[in-house]
Amino acid sequence: MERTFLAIKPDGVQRKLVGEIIRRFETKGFTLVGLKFLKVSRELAEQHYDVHKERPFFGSLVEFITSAPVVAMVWEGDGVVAAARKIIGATNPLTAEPGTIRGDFGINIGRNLIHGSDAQETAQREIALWFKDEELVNWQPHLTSWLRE
Ligand SMILES: Nc1ncnc2c1ncn2[C@@H]1O[C@H](COP(=O)(O)OP(=O)(O)OP(=O)(O)O)[C@@H](O)[C@H]1O
Repeated sequence: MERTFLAIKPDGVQRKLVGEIIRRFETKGFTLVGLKFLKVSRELAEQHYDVHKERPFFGSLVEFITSAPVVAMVWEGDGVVAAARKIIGATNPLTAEPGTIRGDFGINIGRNLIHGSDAQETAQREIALWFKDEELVNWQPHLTSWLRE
């Protein structure tokens, strides 16, 4: 079953949007299999954003992501990687479609509320970086047969 890594960034936590954001993935029909609330270390932040290390905003991105707690999550379901990116919306909240998380709640690219893996390979790398195997729960929600054929 496909899995993705999502993290509610410090702005989402500070703005008390954790419940609202989680609700969107739950009601869509995806299954939560991992969840933790943590203050991110500089080492983890730099590893997570390694692909951006040459970009001018890398320093401020690492500062921001380590500045206050985040909610790290793993979600499971058919097509969850691409679907979660759609639910999240475009990187810049100002141009993100209304109805998406960033489109509904943000106005600034450096404060875009949530991270979502951009591909299945990235999801695997990020899940392994943020979670130990034993922190992920394998379970079948009772409503599965009402969600999919
Ligand atoms: N021009 C920029 N100025 C400031 N921050 C930026 C800029 N571009 C990207 N970022 C920050 O870096 C993060 C990673 O950028 P990326 O291009 O991977 O966007 P994304 O895949 O939509 O976001 P994420 O990886 O957080 O889900 C963005 O979410 C944003 O917080």
